Amino acid sequence: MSSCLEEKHSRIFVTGPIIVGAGPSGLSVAACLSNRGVPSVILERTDCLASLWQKRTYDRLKLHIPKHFCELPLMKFPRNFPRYPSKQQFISYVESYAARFNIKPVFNQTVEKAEFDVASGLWTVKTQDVVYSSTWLVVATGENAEPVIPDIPGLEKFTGPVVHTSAYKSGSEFANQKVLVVGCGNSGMEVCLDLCRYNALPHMVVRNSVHVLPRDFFGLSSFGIAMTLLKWFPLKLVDNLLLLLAIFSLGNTDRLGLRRPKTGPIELKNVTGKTPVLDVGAISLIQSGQIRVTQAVKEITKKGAKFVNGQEMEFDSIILATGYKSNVPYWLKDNSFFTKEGMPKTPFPNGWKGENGLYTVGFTRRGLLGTAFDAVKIAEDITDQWMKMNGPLSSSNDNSFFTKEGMPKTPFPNGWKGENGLYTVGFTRRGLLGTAFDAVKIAEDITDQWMKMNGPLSSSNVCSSHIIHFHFNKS
Ligand SMILES: Cc1cc2nc3c(=O)[nH]c(=O)nc-3n(C[C@H](O)[C@H](O)[C@H](O)COP(=O)(O)OP(=O)(O)OC[C@H]3O[C@@H](n4cnc5c(N)ncnc54)[C@H](O)[C@@H]3O)c2cc1C
Ligand SMILES: NC(=O)C1=CN([C@@H]2O[C@H](COP(=O)(O)OP(=O)(O)OC[C@H]3O[C@@H](n4cnc5c(N)ncnc54)[C@H](OP(=O)(O)O)[C@@H]3O)[C@@H](O)[C@H]2O)C=CC1
Ligand SMILES: O=C(O)C(=O)Cc1c[nH]c2ccccc12
Repeated sequence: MSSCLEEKHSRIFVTGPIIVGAGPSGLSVAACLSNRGVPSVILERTDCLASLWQKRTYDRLKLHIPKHFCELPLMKFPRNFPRYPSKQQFISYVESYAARFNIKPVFNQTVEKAEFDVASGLWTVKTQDVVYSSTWLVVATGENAEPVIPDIPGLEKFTGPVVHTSAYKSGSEFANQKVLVVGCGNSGMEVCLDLCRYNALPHMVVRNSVHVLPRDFFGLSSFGIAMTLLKWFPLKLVDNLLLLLAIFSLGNTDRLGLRRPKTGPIELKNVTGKTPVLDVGAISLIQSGQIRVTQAVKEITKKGAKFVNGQEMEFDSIILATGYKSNVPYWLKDNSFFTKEGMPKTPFPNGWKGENGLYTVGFTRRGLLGTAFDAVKIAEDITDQWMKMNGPLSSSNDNSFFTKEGMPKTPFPNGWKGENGLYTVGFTRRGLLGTAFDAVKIAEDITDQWMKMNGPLSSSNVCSSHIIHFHFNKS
């Protein structure tokens, strides 16, 4: 915590919350706070907004649940967007969202360590070149922060390219190749589909059971149907209806090597986070043999793979569609709120608030719908505390404390203190005597607040030359 020990780091005190991550979740919290007049600072490791969408997804990606389930709080998608917006459309929506709420993250700041300092009651958040501190920390680094690279024996021996889906852009790089795709979630299925467009021959590894549902059913989205039914019927019944609908539209997927789990699709998503595949065409290509389904891999060889059934095959490239993981355990220290996998221990809808001013957004296993829910809750909660500390806010920047002639409206001896941390000294019409009076009062008042926020001071732990105060406009 001591600034003097972090010699190369400057210190920044943030008056509002520190939000880690400028994806849809971090931006949603900042927007809801800004809407209530509370400033915040977003720290983002990359140089752009929604970096998962901009840098780590393939070109042909579209949202696979209808747009109104993917809206961020306070701003709808443009009316002319299709039901399933493309990746580019989603990115442009996120960019307009940030512009609308005047959100300007601090880019290229990777949070390497964050911890709560009991003595000061503040969170200390360290990036590669700054130590930020604040009363509140909002974790918005996402469920998909890092790729999962599986520990398959021999993987390092393979002589061809090995690419995780987070680095896959398009099948053009794999045209006419025989490709091993490890994993059969939404990424695995959609990458196989994309590879087929470039005349590649994908072999998709299915080591376990998987739920596949049609994305649409008679012009309605399966996800939308499920959400509507869940308003009236119990989860198990809705899951059974979804399965009937899947069999009706896709046939028996068991015969294709895609066994279904015993637990229904929505229940499985809620309990384990495993997303059902929403089919956009891969199943018909499996039926026609353009995508081959294989058993689990036993080991990777120099030129290909050996499977658990003893079969051996050569491949030109390997694509790992093996999913993602949270990175919270790498940087959030001594925290009992998260599991060792970096997910909140308390399940949805109560996982958004921890202790000592800690919040999490977007760890609900419910996609952007979960993000919107968390963000609204967090902004309400922080705003309540902010109001107690700073008084009610006015949305305009006008200051009602001064007359239009620039003198405090409140006469001496009470004109030294305004609202929201505003003070005046030397406007008493009593010369230096008035100045001395104001100065003593102001120093007492600010010191009281400082002590509450930073704990008792000793001259040894204050490096005032390293402290930069961030105070954002509240609009
Ligand atoms: C291919 C794909 C498609 C998806 N499609 C949908 C969909 O159609 N509908 C849906 O609801 N959900 C979908 N999702 C789920 C996805 O999680 C959400 O869409 C959304 O991106 C979540 O937003 P987030 O802000 O929580 O996380 P992210 O979008 O991952 O944003 C987190 C941000 O935090 C930054 N960050 C991470 N660690 C640090 C650090 N230590 N310091 C500073 N910054 C850091 C990252 O760079 C990133 O910008 C999809 C996910 C994937 C992978
Ligand atoms: N259009 C869209 O909107 C899309 C959305 N997404 C979303 O992104 C998120 C991530 O999806 P995705 O990238 O598919 O990841 P998932 O976690 O959903 O799937 C990972 C897959 O990899 C398999 N796997 C993991 N490790 C191994 C291994 N060692 N050997 C063999 N198989 C392995 C898993 O199998 P097992 O079950 O056996 O562990 C599973 O089939 C999801 O929420 C998904 O819905 C993704 C793509 C498109
Ligand atoms: O695409 C994703 O990753 C999502 O999390 C969206 C989503 C949230 N809940 C679901 C249930 C079934 C399929 C997709 C989702």
